[in-house]
Amino acid sequence: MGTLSHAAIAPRLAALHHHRASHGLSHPSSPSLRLPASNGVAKKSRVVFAQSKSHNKDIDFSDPDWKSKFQRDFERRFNIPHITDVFPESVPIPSTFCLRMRTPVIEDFAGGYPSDEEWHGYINNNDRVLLKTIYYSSPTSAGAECIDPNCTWVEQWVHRAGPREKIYFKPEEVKAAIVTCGGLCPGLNDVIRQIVITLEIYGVKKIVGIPYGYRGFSDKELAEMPLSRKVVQNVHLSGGSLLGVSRGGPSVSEMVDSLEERGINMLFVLGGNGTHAGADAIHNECRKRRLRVAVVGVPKTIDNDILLMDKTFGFDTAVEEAQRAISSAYIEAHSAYHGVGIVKLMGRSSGFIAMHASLSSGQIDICLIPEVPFQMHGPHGILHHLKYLIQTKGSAVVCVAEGAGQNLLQKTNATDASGNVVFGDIGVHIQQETKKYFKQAGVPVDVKYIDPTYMIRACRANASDGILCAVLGQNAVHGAFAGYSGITVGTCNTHYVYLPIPEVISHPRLIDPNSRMWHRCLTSTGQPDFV
Ligand SMILES: Nc1ncnc2c1ncn2[C@@H]1O[C@H](COP(=O)(O)OP(=O)(O)OP(=O)(O)O)[C@@H](O)[C@H]1O
Ligand SMILES: O=P(O)(O)OC[C@H]1O[C@](O)(CO)[C@@H](O)[C@@H]1O
Ligand SMILES: [Mg+2]
Repeated sequence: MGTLSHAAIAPRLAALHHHRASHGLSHPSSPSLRLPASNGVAKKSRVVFAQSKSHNKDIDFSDPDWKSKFQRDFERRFNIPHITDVFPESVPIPSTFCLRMRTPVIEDFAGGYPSDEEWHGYINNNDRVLLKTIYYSSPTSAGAECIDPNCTWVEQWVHRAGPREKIYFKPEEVKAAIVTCGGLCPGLNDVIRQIVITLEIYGVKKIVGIPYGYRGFSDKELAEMPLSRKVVQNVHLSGGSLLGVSRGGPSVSEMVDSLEERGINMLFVLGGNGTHAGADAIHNECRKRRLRVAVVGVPKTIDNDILLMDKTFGFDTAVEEAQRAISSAYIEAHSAYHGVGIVKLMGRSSGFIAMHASLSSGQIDICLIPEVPFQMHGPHGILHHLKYLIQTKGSAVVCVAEGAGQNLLQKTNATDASGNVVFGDIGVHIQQETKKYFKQAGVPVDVKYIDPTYMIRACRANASDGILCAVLGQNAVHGAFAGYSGITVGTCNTHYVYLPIPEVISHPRLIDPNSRMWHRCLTSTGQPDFV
């Protein structure tokens, strides 16, 4: 999914940058999103430029060497930081993660570390995964993500995730910590569980959970939670986070002080954009202080708004759970005389849950997402279309993402503890406006509003998310043992990869209104443009 050619994202990006600035942080290598020119080719052919668009502005495409220069720059940006960048003298040891024989947890390292010397089932450090797999024959191809105006093929490779043959931490010297931040998301416990299990397989004995997000680093009342396979064995059977979550919290330097005090040298951070900004800052602070610490993120966002990844864990479960709410709204609306059902789903900046839930349910007449502006009133407004639906079908169902249509609501300027803007309730607004409109028109309607957001978020992961969590959790541990830090794990084109944190958090991933997927959703709902 490319960056948006849509002016609507500018305020959200400004908010994000403001938010980051308020934490005293900047990401030097993070691009600030630049919107494609609103004239010429970009507009006419609806070209969507790749995520790296802002890196492309300085490229001289008349230079015959531009492509190799671009690729060199790409390689530099997607290079994953390694412990040897700061400690070049570090000597790796053979991996204690055995691929062939399942040795029990290692008790004694005196006799050396066991390794698979003959069978190379490990991931080679030079293995790469192709980030983009479509060759667009023209910039006018649907959803084309282009680097240059001719949309030529440019290979972009990222690092493959998985266990390495050589590791940079001796398991008996590791104290690993796990922290979960931000909002809840189905699958958090599955990831915690897999991290703990994998650490133990490497031979790590000291594993702790930091309670209630980053807050747990500074709040002296909150004791760290010892973790083991025994503790986490069944945690994935329920939703939420075994460790607790929170927003807000201490400064980066306080957190690194706390890491030092506790002797933590592997930190696994589960969270969204904000949490990852924190993780990257911790990683940089550790480097500055010359601490030999591996900081590895696992992207947690039910909204699915992390750049470059096929999807994030919890998203599938959210879409599946949303079906229940949509189905109820449909039944209510369908059974009532002139029934209108409204379902609000999560999605602060991006409407992925709403779009996918609408598409999969087949019961939605109007899907509203933050990326696509709409009007309530007027001949092209939602209400006019609702009237048409009531007249022609007798009922209608609306699915709205929480971040949609915020321009229609009164701003409060309130923010949560992490600095995220607190949104007005767009679902309530649509409900009220619908009632008013039909009353004025003298048409009776029965409006039912369902807000299942927290019910969806508190669910346990479904089977496909369970697998995703398992792979991500395991890969996070492999990445840390391999000596990487300041990275996060994800899936690109079905393969598992390590990405440098700044590249995935420069802005939230958004739905491209010109993408095939959004058009598929519109095809399914049959809704017109509401502007
Ligand atoms: N730019 C930043 N730098 C350092 N820490 C940050 C930054 N932004 C947020 N944080 C910290 O990260 C934690 C989580 O942030 P936030 O509440 O925004 O959730 P998130 O990780 O984005 O997840 P969600 O998807 O649930 O919003 C908070 O403790 C917050 O203080
Ligand atoms: O009410 P809370 O816990 O702050 O979380 C709400 C936010 O969390 C998210 O699900 C992101 O995790 C957003 O979609 C939503 O705005
Ligand atoms: Mg966030």
